[in-house]
Amino acid sequence: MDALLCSATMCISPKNRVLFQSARPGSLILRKPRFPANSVRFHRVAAAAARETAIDLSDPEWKLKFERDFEEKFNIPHITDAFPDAEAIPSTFCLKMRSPTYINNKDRVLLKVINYSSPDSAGAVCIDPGCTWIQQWVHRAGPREKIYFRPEGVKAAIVTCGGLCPGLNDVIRHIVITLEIYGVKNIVGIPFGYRGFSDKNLPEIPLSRKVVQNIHLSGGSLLGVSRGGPTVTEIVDSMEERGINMLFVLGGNGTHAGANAIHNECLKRRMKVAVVGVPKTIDNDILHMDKTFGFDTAVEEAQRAINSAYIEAHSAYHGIGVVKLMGRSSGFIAMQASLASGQVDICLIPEVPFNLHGPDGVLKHLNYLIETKGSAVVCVAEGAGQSFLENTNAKDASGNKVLGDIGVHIQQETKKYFKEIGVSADVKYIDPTYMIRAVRANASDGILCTVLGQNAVHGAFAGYSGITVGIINNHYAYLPIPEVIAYDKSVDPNSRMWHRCLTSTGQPDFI
Ligand SMILES: Nc1ncnc2c1ncn2[C@@H]1O[C@H](COP(=O)(O)OP(=O)(O)OP(=O)(O)O)[C@@H](O)[C@H]1O
Ligand SMILES: O=P(O)(O)OC[C@H]1O[C@](O)(CO)[C@@H](O)[C@@H]1O
Ligand SMILES: [Mg+2]
Repeated sequence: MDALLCSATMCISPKNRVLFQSARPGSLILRKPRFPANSVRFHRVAAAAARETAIDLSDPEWKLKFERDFEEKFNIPHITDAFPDAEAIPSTFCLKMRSPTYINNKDRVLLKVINYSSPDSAGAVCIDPGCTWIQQWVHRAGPREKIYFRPEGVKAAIVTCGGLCPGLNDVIRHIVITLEIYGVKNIVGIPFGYRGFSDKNLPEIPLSRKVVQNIHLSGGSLLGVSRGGPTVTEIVDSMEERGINMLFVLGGNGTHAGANAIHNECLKRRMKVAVVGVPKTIDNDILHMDKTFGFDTAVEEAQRAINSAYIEAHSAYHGIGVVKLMGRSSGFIAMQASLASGQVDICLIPEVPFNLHGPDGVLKHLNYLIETKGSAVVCVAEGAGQSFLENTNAKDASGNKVLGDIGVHIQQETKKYFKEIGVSADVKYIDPTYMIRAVRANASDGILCTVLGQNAVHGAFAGYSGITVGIINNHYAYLPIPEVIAYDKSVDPNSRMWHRCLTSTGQPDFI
């Protein structure tokens, strides 16, 4: 058998020509690559796969080796790696009512919980053709009995970067409250993302339980957010100057890339610092986690926009409602919101190619819906159908591609199409994206933020750095940052969830 280059989720052929992603690695069923070969996206994902362990399936020890390599890759950096003599003291995390129970450093959480019996099982992710059960364990999050920082010597800083997301204030609040319970007095917020490290006009924001008590009652970030900003060297210079030795970084993949670079720079300078991330992405595109905070709230809030589009469309003669939702490269919000609403006839996401025009195109299907139902609702993720739009090559301050407005494009093309075929159509376009991400977290996200914020502080006191915290199969875990940002998590078009969405909308393939 050819030695495929496999990770837990993908394989590439020896010549880097065939890419399977979240499909059936090892089953040797050649699937159409999800991204055009030679596209930037293909190379990014292939490079991520190539960095992972090559498996020689003819080696009788391959399973053991895979599990050992996995354990190594998901090992979380600890202060004693660089400072073997770092002193550990008994934890100062003590609740008033009773002593807390601690997490043992050797506790693990299972990353994959389904034992697929065959590569043909729906959603199967197999490493070999026999779909052998492989154990993939990650580190359990929570308070440790021994800590590596004396609270009186800690200056903790919190920074929120990237776009807004429901729940940012809840996480800030719980980081501050938990730090205080450990006994930390010196806690500051860095204003407006990484920019706050270099802009002399932006003073630190002192934080305490009193300051953060009610901040979760509103959306946004108490500290402000931004994209772009200073270099990693400038950030670490600033941390040294300010005497920051615990940094909590709330942000998406870009922010986490920054956090990991800060962690490495601190190690290089032999600074005894804990850098801990909390993944913030409304798009839910961070790897390995059940979900990220704010996602459920976004899906819930999107219901209001979809329902309005439905009411408008349903009340008009030949009404068509188009709703655009966030999702730069991943269609999770659009998929889940469409599924939850039950009012969407067509859901379009970046992961699934479609044609607007032609016999199998979206517009033809819209005409069918108008003929048969009298109205229709389209829900589109912002990153979908970008190939139909002019590529301006514009980038935002962080280097992210500035996307064209697919919602406006669909609205215009729909109007043109119905005019051309001589059928009247009343097309309404709703873009609720910024309204959705500015709301406060709902109750379930509020709880998720609480647990993530607390665990971030436990991780820092336990001496871990260069880590992030997430919910995995309903348990909380610490993960090394590079593993969660290797590439963006995306909707698997072969997944049960996408198939459920298609069942709900009743839409055909648009290619
Ligand atoms: N590779 C990188 N190395 C260091 N810093 C980075 C890197 N990528 C992005 N950053 C910094 O991280 C911050 C946030 O990045 P970005 O704007 O891409 O948002 P994000 O964290 O991905 O969140 P969102 O999900 O909202 O896009 C910016 O200040 C940016 O300069
Ligand atoms: O307009 P901004 O602030 O750059 O943010 C928009 C982006 O933020 C995201 O929600 C990611 O946080 C993307 O889906 C979206 O493209
Ligand atoms: Mg990003």
